[in-house]
Amino acid sequence: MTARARAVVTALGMAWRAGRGLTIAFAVLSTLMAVLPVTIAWCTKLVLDEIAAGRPGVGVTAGLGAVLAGCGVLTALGPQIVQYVRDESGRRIGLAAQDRLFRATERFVGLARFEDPAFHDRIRMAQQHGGATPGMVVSAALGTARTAMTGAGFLVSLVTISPWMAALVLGAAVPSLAAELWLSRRRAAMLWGIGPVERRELFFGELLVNVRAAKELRLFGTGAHLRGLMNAYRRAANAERSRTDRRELGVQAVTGTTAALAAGGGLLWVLVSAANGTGAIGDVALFVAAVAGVQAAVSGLVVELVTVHQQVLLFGHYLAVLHAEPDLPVPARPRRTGPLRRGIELKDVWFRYSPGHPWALRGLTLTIPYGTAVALVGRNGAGKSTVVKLLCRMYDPERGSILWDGIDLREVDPAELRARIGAVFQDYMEYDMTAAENIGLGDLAALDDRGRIEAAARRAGVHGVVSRLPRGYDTMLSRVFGGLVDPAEDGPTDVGVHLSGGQWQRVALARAYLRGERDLLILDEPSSGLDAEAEHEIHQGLREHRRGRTSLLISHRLGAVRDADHIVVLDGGQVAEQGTHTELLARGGIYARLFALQAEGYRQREDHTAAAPHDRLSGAR
Ligand SMILES: Nc1ncnc2c1ncn2[C@@H]1O[C@H](COP(=O)(O)OP(=O)(O)OP(=O)(O)O)[C@@H](O)[C@H]1O
Repeated sequence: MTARARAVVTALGMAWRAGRGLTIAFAVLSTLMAVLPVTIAWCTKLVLDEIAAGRPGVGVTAGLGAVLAGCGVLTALGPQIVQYVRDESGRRIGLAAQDRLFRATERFVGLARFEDPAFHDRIRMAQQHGGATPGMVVSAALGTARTAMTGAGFLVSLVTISPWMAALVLGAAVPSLAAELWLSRRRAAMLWGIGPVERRELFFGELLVNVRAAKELRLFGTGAHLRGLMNAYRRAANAERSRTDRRELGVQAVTGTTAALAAGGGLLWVLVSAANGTGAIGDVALFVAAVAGVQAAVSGLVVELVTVHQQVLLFGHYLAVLHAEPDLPVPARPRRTGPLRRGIELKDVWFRYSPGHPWALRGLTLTIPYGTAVALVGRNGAGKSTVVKLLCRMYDPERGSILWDGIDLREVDPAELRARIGAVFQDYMEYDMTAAENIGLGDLAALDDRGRIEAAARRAGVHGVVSRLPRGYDTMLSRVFGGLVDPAEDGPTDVGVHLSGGQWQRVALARAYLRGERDLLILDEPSSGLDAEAEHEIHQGLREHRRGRTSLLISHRLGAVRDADHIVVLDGGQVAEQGTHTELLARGGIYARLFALQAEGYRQREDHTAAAPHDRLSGAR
């Protein structure tokens, strides 16, 4: 089976699974609608012939009239019913297709795919066409059958009047079909080609109304500039679409004129025949209906086939996502990690984000022994957060290995590994959801367990803040969405709230705490947004939380890591020095220098209370 045939079969299968009854109803209704026009044309011819022959029997005429009236009712109602069935079926297929698409993206257990622009283009096309294609293929398949039946009925009618005329009308349609299929391929290629441009346009459109961007846009006065960029991308996409439309218009003008000339010539011939008495008057009516019917059927067929053709080409993006290889190899029989007993080792780890990027880690070797608190410090870009991502197996090292109690992380199931880790990432998420959900997402088993959620919030020092929100833990932490309102319930919609940076950080910390006693706790800058008092409080809490447990702490504030069991200083993706706080100070290296700088900053602050201190390794963040 060719790839396209497979795509059609997949699309039809999706439609069938999404709603068998609806698909059958659609098929029955389509068949009924197919025979209506031919029935009407023949009844009209027979009535006219009866009248023209001067023998209008009341019974026959009334009978034909009744059939015509019935057909009229069905013609009036049919399209609406077909439309409803098609839409209902489309909704169900759309839901199933969307679910399947996003389930497929969950197979990408790492991050690399999400950093690939081509993948985002493909996902967008898949989202646009994955849900629509199965419904359209069914609709087009039935539409093709319906149109073919109607067309065949009229063609037979036309053959009874003139086989030559039938051949001419049909012949005029063949180039049209070939041309439309060619145009369809060009259109699909054009849509894929402008994908990146349209994605940028979307990006700027979203940015212009993004609540987080609004401050800077207004302060820097960049709104008009960004709007200009958005419009430029839209113009570029429009230009491509216009070019395609013009090409289609030109081709369709030629094929349409050919068909119209064939029909016009035929009409002239049948009129002359009726006038000189070689043809019946009813033939004129039947001819007009048949030519119109055959041509409508042919152009309908062309539209349906082209729709299927184009949709199947675009559906390829949906299938490509569905069948894409996992980004990280997960062994068929992964090794079980088990609870951490000895520790985690990074052995000569080399890593870069892609072959086009510089090395982020260059032969990094370090150990996080079980039951100890290890701190990672270093300048911006030294590779600290990269280590965190590799420990969670968001990527695999290009060379070297990371061992969990001696087991290479490449041999384990990432889901099992991650279930053993609690983490607060540097770029933690702020979900536009309720406070309870924002914390509960740390452990889905506790999502509805208010007791556990509150305990985690208390530990992160955010319980008081959340309790005082308008709806406590059920308050939306968003100014973009209000709460979802039960349609049966009257009353104002919920007002979302906006937390401060430090409060959000505590919520992220609560999310990590909710995971409870995991084997490894990773905290990447857990207190960067907190005030001095809150930071002290949080670090006190963290010290208790990590006592006797394995943890990795990253911070630019050296005061926060000084009591770690072991401090590793990274520089340029390598270990520059390591030891305890006292050992590193005695060594007089990078750490000692940076610590002195920060301490100096605090001393200056004491001396000149208004001075801006260097309280971080770098002021760039
Ligand atoms: N997703 C990514 N794609 C490409 N390069 C990246 C990506 N993330 C980080 N890098 C690069 O990898 C290097 C190490 O970055 P990393 O975030 O690990 O540094 P860091 O020590 O955590 O820095 P900071 O103190 O600023 O948080 C940097 O040069 C950075 O530009």
